[in-house]
Amino acid sequence: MKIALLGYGKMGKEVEKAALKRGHEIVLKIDVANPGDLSPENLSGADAAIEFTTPQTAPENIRACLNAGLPVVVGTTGWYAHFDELAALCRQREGTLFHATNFSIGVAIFFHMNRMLAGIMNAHPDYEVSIEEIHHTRKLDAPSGTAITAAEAILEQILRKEGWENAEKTSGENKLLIKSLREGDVPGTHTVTYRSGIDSIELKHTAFSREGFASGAVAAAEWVRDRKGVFTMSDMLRFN
Ligand SMILES: NC(=O)C1=CN([C@@H]2O[C@H](COP(=O)(O)OP(=O)(O)OC[C@H]3O[C@@H](n4cnc5c(N)ncnc54)[C@H](OP(=O)(O)O)[C@@H]3O)[C@@H](O)[C@H]2O)C=CC1
Ligand SMILES: O=C(O)C1=N[C@H](C(=O)O)C[C@H](O)C1
Repeated sequence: MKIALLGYGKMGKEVEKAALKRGHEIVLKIDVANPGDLSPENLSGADAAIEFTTPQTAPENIRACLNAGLPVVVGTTGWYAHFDELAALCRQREGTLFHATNFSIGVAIFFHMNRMLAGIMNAHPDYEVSIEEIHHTRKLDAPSGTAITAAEAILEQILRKEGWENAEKTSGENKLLIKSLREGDVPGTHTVTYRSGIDSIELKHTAFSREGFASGAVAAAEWVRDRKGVFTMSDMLRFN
């Protein structure tokens, strides 16, 4: 496949490695130095774009791909306030948008188990639920996109909680608290904890590197090739 890389930072470089390993070709790289190269003409040379930039940049990049008729796989976090608008554009253009706050297969399994566990814990109000995420110090957004996705699934299941909040800025006890820590070069660690007065239950995912995020994004680009619509990891992996 011919792949356009939108963003050539930590993830863009890791995706390049994973794509070359799978026999793909990188035909376009867009970064802060050359945003003007994101033209319909240049995009027409690719089969799919993989987007890892910043929350501010992602919506415009997604729009450019959809308007050019190019399937786009988006890993950037923090842009989801624009999701409804861009999903509508995708459908209107009969295009392809694959989005995930985390592309690793391990996190997809973690999300699946998180939803199941939350379904069980709704009936156990003695347990207080919370989320902790740890990432490298260069991460721009907090909480992480992964933590927010996990929180949204918990909130759908645990009816005693209404909305999530940053642990440092909490205003109410019915909120699901998310604690964000920034340490060294941690690739991404997420823990969901249920704690009562007598014990605790933890569900934890620890990424050892960025390799799983990159290989998952390349797998998504391969998967969307002949598909039209708006997709995420659960569409590709289909756990029972
Ligand atoms: N879904 C997933 O599995 C994962 C998602 N992420 C998310 O992906 C995003 C990127 O992460 P990461 O690669 O670590 O971050 P980096 O900061 O390393 O990379 C972001 C890149 O985007 C570039 N950029 C900034 N502005 C523009 C612009 N206007 N046009 C084009 N490129 C631009 C930056 O350039 P410059 O460096 O010159 O400023 C940089 O190269 C984050 O939102 C992160 O949360 C990260 C890992 C996994
Ligand atoms: O910025 C990162 O590095 C990561 N961002 C994603 C997130 O916000 O959840 C995914 C992963 O945890 C790494």
